[in-house]
Amino acid sequence: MTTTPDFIVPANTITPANQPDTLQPQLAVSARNVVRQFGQRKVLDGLNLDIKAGEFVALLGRSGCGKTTLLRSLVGIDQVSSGTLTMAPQRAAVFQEPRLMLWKRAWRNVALGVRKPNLKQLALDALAEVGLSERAEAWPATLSGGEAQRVALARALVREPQLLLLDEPFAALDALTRIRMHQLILALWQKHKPAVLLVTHDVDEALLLADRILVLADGKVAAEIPNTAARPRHADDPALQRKRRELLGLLGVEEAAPFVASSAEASQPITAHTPPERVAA
Ligand SMILES: Nc1ncnc2c1ncn2[C@@H]1O[C@H](COP(=O)(O)OP(=O)(O)OP(=O)(O)O)[C@@H](O)[C@H]1O
Repeated sequence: MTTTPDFIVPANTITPANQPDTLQPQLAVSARNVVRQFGQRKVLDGLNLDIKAGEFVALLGRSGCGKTTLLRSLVGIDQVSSGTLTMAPQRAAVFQEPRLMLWKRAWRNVALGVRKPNLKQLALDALAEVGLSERAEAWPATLSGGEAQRVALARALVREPQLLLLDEPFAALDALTRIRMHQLILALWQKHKPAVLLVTHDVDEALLLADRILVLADGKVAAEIPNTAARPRHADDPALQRKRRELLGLLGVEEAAPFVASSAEASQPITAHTPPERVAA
């Protein structure tokens, strides 16, 4: 039996019957009262979320809180149980593992499932964008972890996504490669401007990359933190450090430090949708 690889996304709306499915043009994602349950257990439970076109959003939350479940629904490889989830039609995903077809050369992996004229050239162009022109003919087994993940990124790029879904794509990489991947993803985002939803466990990664950071808890977006610091960002920026402490507090990792606003950027409000003690529970 052949299965569809899960980076090949079905089209656009995961909507139970009789629900509206229109997406306003300025949005890449609209979720209204989304529930996803497994048996009696509601992993997503009345989740509401908008992601604007071109916005870079990071999603944090404790292990098992439902981040991947939400992402899989947005990719279109899982159904929600109720509510309305509407997404931009052009989507692509990159996961923690590159998920390459080992029997296809790098460029063929990039082109897989795409129907466009001049496909090989498009795949080669995407590989050039991630700095892998010279590995286009390579077999996946001969690529390093970072190279394989860049092929996965090229595979996403060639689809020209309006919504790029990233599920811990840097988690398996060494620290230096991760920094390079951060720079690459930012450069690609600034050039192509897709909306991005990045699932990560790494608070610093979220702060360095995202415009807005969401904390998922109890099946909902429990808090959101705007993060419009100028780029390039540095982890030792006091405004980012304050947000870091606040995020760790929301995640129950450390005591939440009081949020002291000392600049216009730092004074943007943290919107707590749920009391912190409930997030940490
Ligand atoms: N197909 C499934 N059947 C039953 N339970 C599932 C299924 N998929 C996910 N779950 C459960 O839903 C919960 C949320 O899983 P999910 O993978 O979304 O969490 P997560 O926040 O991404 O976790 P992590 O940070 O550890 O990757 C978990 O308890 C998981 O066991």
